[in-house]
Amino acid sequence: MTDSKIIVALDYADAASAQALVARLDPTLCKLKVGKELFTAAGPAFVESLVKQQYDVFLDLKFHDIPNTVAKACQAAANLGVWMLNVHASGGLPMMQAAREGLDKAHGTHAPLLIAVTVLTSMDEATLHTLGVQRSLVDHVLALATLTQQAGLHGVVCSAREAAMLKQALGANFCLVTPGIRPPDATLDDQTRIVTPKEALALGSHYLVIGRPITQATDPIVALNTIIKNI
Ligand SMILES: O=C(O)c1cc(=O)[nH]c(=O)n1[C@@H]1O[C@H](COP(=O)(O)O)[C@@H](O)[C@H]1O
Repeated sequence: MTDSKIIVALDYADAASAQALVARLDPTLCKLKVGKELFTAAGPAFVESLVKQQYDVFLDLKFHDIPNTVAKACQAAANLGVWMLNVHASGGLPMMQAAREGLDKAHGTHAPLLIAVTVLTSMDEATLHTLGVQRSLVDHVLALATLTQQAGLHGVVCSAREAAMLKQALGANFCLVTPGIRPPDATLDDQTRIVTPKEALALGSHYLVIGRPITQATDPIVALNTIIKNI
């Protein structure tokens, strides 16, 4: 367990590529995130190997399905020993409550942190409107985060642009995990609602999820250390 606020997104095509970076990191320096690409390629065994190497692992599979399926998937994820996992808040209150209850039942006080994705950081308001959501993006994030808190989850994934608003509305203990983090000189890639690492923390983010600015850097360790120094 580390108190680092940086979660490095291990978005790699296979276990060997991910492990090559992990071997150069240190569990006191950062936490790690395994998402859909690496999990699909490398499977649960790789997640367990990271846990065995003493890393706090955020398993980012963004479950979104009927309540029973999501509850069972969350239990299976928790069995891997991960520190945090997530679902989509747009799955609704019954789905999120089932996830929470499933984890409580199987793992009690040892259950991982359970958070819900509000609006993906790649999305802007125009894209949201094409999905039939007519309220503003900020109002939609607030509504989904409020629902998440009602369901008893620990926090949400959002952009740091919404962090101050959510902290004010839902309290300082509601965990705000923010991807879409870009150091001042970094490329946008497919993200739209970006914030710099330093600004994200100032706005109230609890954890910064950072992928390509570290993993695609000429030297990922130098990139990570520069970010740590600047925050
Ligand atoms: O749940 C997530 O982690 C997530 C939610 C979100 O809204 N936006 C988002 O980018 N992510 C993840 O965070 C990581 C961001 O990676 P980079 O854009 O490379 O820094 C990716 O692994 C995404 O899957």
